[in-house]
Amino acid sequence: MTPRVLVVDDDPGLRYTLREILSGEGIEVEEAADGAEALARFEASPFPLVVTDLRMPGLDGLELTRRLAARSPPPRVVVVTAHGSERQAVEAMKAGAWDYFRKPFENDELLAVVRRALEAAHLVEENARLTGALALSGSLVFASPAMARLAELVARVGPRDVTVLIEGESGTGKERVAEALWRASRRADRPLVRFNCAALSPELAEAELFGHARGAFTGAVRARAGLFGEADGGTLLLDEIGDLAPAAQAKLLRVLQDGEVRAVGEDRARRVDVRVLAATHRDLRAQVARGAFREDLLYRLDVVKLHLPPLRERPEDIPLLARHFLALFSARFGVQCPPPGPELLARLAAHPWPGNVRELEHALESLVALSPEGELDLALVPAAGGGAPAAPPLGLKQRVEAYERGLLVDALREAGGRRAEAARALGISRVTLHDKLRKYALGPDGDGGG
Ligand SMILES: Nc1ncnc2c1ncn2[C@@H]1O[C@H](COP(=O)(O)OP(=O)(O)OP(=O)(O)O)[C@@H](O)[C@H]1O
Repeated sequence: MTPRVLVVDDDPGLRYTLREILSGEGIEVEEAADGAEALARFEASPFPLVVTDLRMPGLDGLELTRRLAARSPPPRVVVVTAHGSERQAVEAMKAGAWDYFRKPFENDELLAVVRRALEAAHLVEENARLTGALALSGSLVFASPAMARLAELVARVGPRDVTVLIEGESGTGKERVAEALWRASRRADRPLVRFNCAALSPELAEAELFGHARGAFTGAVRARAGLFGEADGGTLLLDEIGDLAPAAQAKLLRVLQDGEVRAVGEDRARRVDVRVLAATHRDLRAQVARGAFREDLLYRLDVVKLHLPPLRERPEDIPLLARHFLALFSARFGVQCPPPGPELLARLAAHPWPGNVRELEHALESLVALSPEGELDLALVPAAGGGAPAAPPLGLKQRVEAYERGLLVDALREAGGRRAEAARALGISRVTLHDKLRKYALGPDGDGGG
């Protein structure tokens, strides 16, 4: 795909110069003489990158930046500022510009900014494409036959209003599957309410789920409808259902059988219309055998059972998941990283992933956060058989630096990649930030500002 840039300037001479430089690099350039024309062109066909002058008659560069930043998805905007107008550049960054460079500029300087912006835009686009494809396939990334069968089941039972029990080890994607079911359902416009049955004491869990009357127990100053009330008309995901206490199990059975909820301390029951999805990493049959889970409740929940295989049983999914998480985190951190190469994939394939997809997700998040810009440092990847990444022991200086680098990455992420904003959040000047980004190879050289 040829990268495209829209160049906006009222000065035909400068437009010509920009076109010459950029098209010499194989970038397709279109021109607009002012903000209004730029918006019209953008309307006709969106560009990933807009390079605009600030001072123009009519709709100026600042207003154009603001309007483009409000688009979904927003293009990257790089502004051209006159020498000595630092304040304007800051204004433009606040309005949503991605970066700026000053006139007069060196060709290399301009190209570095444009390339960086195009690459970032490409990653975001790639990510949006991936997520778009996900939405279609029910937000699941997979390549294995086992997951393909599961995705088919999700698509089939999603729209039917049945209770679904989702089983699988921790981190295999049970919640993700629940979301896919909900999205495929006729209740997708109503909320998906989540509750972790293991998170609260039995009494609180019961009150939280089914609601309580005023004064039902100490601290119950007001009556509450409970999550079944909140989810009325929608979907309720009961995570860790195997940890639900016996009294709550009995109440849940009644909701599933009769569609009726009785709040704690209340005599009368209310009717609710809630689709229940339940997830567990436990073997509920074994729980029943031990007397810890009601058999009649298991039958009610188990109308449709979806089993998520552990990641080690579906290695075909690893490369695709790796690509997905690399795109996700590099876009989120505003850094560039190459696609996973054969060596990285071999390492990922050799690890047993006891924490399943969640562990893989975290491993790739650290990899993107800690690798030098534009690279993937394979030493950060978990070694085969081992749990922890094979990072060498670090001295105090390296540890402090790793910490500082992490803070910078976080600040940049929070600021959506906008450096002026990140500098402000960190309480340092843009110059200091610039130096630090360079030190940690986070911000490429040739940054137009200082
Ligand atoms: N097939 C998949 N495609 C994309 N992302 C996935 C997939 N499976 C899992 N994930 C991601 O992995 C992480 C763990 O998944 P999730 O929380 O759904 O697991 P879980 O089985 O519910 O875990 P737990 O039992 O610990 O609650 C999430 O961030 C989720 O988005």
